[in-house]
Amino acid sequence: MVYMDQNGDAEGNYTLLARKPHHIYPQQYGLYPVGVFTLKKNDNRLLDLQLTDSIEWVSGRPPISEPPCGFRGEKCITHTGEIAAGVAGGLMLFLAVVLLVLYRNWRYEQELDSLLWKVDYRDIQINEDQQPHSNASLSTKITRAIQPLIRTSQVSLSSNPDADFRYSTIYTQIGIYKGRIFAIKKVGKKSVDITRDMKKELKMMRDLRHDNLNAFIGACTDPPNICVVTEYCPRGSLKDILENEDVKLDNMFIASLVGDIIRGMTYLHDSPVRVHGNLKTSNCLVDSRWVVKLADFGLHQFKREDYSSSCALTCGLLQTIEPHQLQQVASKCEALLYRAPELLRANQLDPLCAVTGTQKGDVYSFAIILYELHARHGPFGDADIPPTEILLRVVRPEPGQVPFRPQLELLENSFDFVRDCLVECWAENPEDRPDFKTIRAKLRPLRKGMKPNIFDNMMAMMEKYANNLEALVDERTDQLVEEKKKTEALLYEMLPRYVAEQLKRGNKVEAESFDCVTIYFSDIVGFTTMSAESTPLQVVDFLNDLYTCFDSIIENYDVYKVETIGDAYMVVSGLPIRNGIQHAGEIASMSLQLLEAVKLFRIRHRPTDSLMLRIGIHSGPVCAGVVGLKMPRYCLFGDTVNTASRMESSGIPLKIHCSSDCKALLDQVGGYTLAERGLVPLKGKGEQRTFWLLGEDPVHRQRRAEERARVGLKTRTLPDSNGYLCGVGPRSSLKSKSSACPPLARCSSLESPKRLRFASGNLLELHRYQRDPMLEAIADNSPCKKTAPHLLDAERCSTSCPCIKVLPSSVNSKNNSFPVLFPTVCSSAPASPGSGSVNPIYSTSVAQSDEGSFLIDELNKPLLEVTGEAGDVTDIETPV
Ligand SMILES: Nc1nc2c(ncn2[C@@H]2O[C@H](COP(=O)(O)OP(=O)(O)OP(=O)(O)O)[C@@H](O)[C@H]2O)c(=O)[nH]1
Ligand SMILES: [Mg+2]
Repeated sequence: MVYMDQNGDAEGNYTLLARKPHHIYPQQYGLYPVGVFTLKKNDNRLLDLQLTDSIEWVSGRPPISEPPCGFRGEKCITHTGEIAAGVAGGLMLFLAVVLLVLYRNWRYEQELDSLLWKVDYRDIQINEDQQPHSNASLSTKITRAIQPLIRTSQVSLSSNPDADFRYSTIYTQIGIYKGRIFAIKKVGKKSVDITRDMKKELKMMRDLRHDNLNAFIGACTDPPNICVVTEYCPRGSLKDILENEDVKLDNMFIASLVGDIIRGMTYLHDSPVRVHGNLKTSNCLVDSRWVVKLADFGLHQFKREDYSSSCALTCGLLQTIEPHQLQQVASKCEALLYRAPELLRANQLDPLCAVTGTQKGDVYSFAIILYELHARHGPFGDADIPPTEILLRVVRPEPGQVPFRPQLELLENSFDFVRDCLVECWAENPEDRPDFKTIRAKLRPLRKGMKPNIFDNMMAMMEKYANNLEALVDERTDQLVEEKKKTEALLYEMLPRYVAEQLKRGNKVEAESFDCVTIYFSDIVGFTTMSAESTPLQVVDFLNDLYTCFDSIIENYDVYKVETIGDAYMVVSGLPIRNGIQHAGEIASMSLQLLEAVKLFRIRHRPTDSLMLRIGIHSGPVCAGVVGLKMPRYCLFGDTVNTASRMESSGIPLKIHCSSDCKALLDQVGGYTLAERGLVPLKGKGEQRTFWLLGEDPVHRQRRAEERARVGLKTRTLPDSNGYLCGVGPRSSLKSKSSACPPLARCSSLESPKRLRFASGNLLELHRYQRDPMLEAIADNSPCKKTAPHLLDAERCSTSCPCIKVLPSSVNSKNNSFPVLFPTVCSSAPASPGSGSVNPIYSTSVAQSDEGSFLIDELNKPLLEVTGEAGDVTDIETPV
């Protein structure tokens, strides 16, 4: 049935049918109306259900309008898979982590057990003679114990061209390991028991790598070679650099060095090592690029005994030290000057506790280094206090007083922020000290002006260093040239110049014979007696005075002093440059002048005594050459030398005994007065006619003096090739041979017929005249003898030689030929005729007597060293 509304619209007539059992056949079901839908009055849209019967639902309740998970399952999204996967993943991750940890532990244990740090001592090539630059040493394996450390801080500029060794390579013990050079530092332990802790420590050290840390390579633990192998820094330590005055450090250098230390320390403090504990300048090594590398940190276990023994020794001592012991431990305490006061105190109580140190302690040490870098006067400046005293003051501050620290006055020229930073860093209370990051910030202005690029900085530093080196090399070269000049001058004094030149070139010096030369011998009668009554020092002084006097006189003649032996004096003229027959005149005039000078000579310690000079001269042929390899001497050979000596020994005091050969030459030269002595028996030569040389004609003398002065003046005003000015005296044959003018005149030794012997119980050597057929005289060249400035100092050089005292005023005198050398008053005292006596200390005779002569040269040095037992009276030939 369909209802129509007033509009004609059909209204729905809906009935609800439900399954219900048939009312007759309950087993059968059919659809029966159970409800109707009626339109609501107020709501014309929705129908209202009015149930007329119950509905027998199949499952006892109406079916749900929507599946529980929605029609598309959207209401039932499940995470089971994910959760399961997550759980599984988590488990796996956990497992992986566990495995990783286990693996790492296993690896760690493996690494610990594999002892990667272990170095076999036999693999290290240690240079036997600490000369690593010798190539041979590189190939030589040395298995012996490490040699003691050699410190040659001052040789940092070695001349070795090898770049690696340009700077001293021997600051510390080094060795070659796996083809590279490393520093080998011995540990003062007899044996090492490698514990697990030690293994860990060594491994940790090996793993630590930073540009500013000195790399630990390994350690040898095989007794007795227990040592640590570390990177080698060719420039040594900061200590070496600071001690080397040749290395100038400007602000840029300092900033760079300080920056390196701070970087290294910052890294170290953040690393497992945590502290350095031994920060000091000797542990701030500098590599070839001027980069500081901190060394000697860590390894506390490994070095324990080593450290503790030294610390206990020094720090323990501080407690009980007595003032008089301060000096003894001073050196050991120097290293402790960098240690913070609280650590020093802790060290006193327990030497081991301070070994590890603290970070704040490191800051204190840094402050001392910073101070030293700026002041360059050691860790505590130039305070004149021994290190032990400093340590005591640091450890025991006066109550109410400012703790003892380096003097800041030395840093007047440094930046304020540096001083402020120092004060903070060495604060007494460790907590008040900043850490390294703060220090870095505080010192940042120090780097102002430095190039941001580290390479540029390095180049700039290298450039500065090179400039510094250049200046240094110049300075050293000048010193070398100066020293060379001195050496050469000395050589030219000892040998004739041309002989010296030949020897310098390594050439053999050929012996040369001279047809005629004149030789002078003199001896002082009574020297033996006088020596016996004087002390050796008085004798030495006396001889020095005497020879100074003689030397100043002979400088004015063309002669060459061959030798002095005790009181005997030997001069030659006519060699090595020949001068015709002038040699006889030169020797004769010189003899006369010497005789006059001796008459005025005063013996310092016996002012009332006079010297009795006995002179002999003779002319004849000689042969001259160099004999020997060590201390080569220019020697004269020939019977002429012997005869000249005989002339002297057979003469009488204050007389010039002249041979007939010499007289013949003097007659040719002219102007000399001689008197015949008659026939005189000369030992080994039979009877000879001899003469006394009495004087020289004043006119001739004047002429000759002027001639000498003229030649001397000419020589003096003309500098020689070496730039020396030659002396005022006439140019001798030797002088003309060489133009150099050495400052000193020096005798050489003599191969004389005199023999040496020891006198029993006496300190000094004696020699005795012997009748040997050959005489050898060794000549020095004294090529251009001039008035040595030191001779003008009368008080210093001679207290008794009159000629020296008035020499300066006489140089250009024309009126008096020898005003300088012969003051008018002759105050000589008669000589004591004691020539024949034998003296236990010195003997003076040079003839047949038993007297000998004290061998000494002008430098107061025995010319001949004779070894033998005191008490022996042994004749010893004078060495050639
Ligand atoms: N060139 C160079 N020199 C080194 C090296 N290690 C040490 N030195 C030098 O050896 C000196 C002494 O060093 P060490 O033996 O470590 O002694 P120390 O530093 O005074 O004292 P500790 O470190 O406390 O034992 C240093 O001042 C350096 O001159 C290095 O690796 N290279
Ligand atoms: Mg060190």
